[in-house]
Amino acid sequence: MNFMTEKHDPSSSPLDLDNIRRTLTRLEDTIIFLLIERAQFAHNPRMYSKDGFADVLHRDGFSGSLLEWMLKETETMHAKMRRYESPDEYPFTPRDQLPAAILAPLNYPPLLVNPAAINVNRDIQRFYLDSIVPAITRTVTDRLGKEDDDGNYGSGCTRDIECLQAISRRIHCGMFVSESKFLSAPSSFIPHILTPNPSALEALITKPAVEAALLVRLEKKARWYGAELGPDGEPLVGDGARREKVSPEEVVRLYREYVIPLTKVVEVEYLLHRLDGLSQAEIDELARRG
Ligand SMILES: C=C(O[C@@H]1C=C(C(=O)O)C=C[C@H]1O)C(=O)O
Repeated sequence: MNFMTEKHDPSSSPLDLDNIRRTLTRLEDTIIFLLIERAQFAHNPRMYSKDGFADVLHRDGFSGSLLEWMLKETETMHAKMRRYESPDEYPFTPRDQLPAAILAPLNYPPLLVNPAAINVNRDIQRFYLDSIVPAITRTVTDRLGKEDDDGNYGSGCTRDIECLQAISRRIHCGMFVSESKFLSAPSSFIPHILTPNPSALEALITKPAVEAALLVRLEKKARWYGAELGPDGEPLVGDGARREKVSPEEVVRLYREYVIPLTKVVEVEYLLHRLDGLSQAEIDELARRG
């Protein structure tokens, strides 16, 4: 399901900024619960090593990690179901390695201009594996008291793929945010696109109050969603309170250090390509809008 069809307010445009922000807010819930699911299993670093399952995967003609193999297999099936024709879905597998859809294309409204140039999934995969998975699986790993491996490779990779796909959708939604902001004041953006000025563009798209409110909301959600409730229905406190659940601090760190900055990278990168292929007359017309 993507926000193209989600009906927050049927009378509003898909590019209405409040509409898009409601989708980003809903994705907070999705990401928190998916992280909690991944945190049930150990780190299992063998899944991320190119040598971890080389013997098995070579027989399948694949050279890479178990996670990369499962990503490609999963995305191959999803591509056949036209998932990556949706303007808010971006594959981790290079598109030229994915098959054509077997279903007829859906007619999405052409809301974005020149989105094809953008895909930050390599950055997402890197920070997720290097910085997030080790942190959220530490409780199980410590409980195991051994080389952070519980053998749950299929479950671990499945949960990882769900987390990666949700985080990717959230970050690439930055393009819709950017298009919405651009259309609300094209003449503010156009000079910094024609003479590329990423810093000026980042200053224009950055909304500190929105970011601050998001982090406060996120901490509260993570504290409640991961809480163990006592017989009275209130969250338990102390050691037994959050068995193998993700700490609110980790969720806030994920957004503060990675999700928000990378969303802004996508917003700026989208703007830098926004006028590609437009004639001077088309640019002048946009500037006249205000
Ligand atoms: C997504 C937006 O753009 C920027 C990025 C934000 C984020 O990633 O949460 C929040 C506010 C802005 O700094 C927005 O304005 O809502």
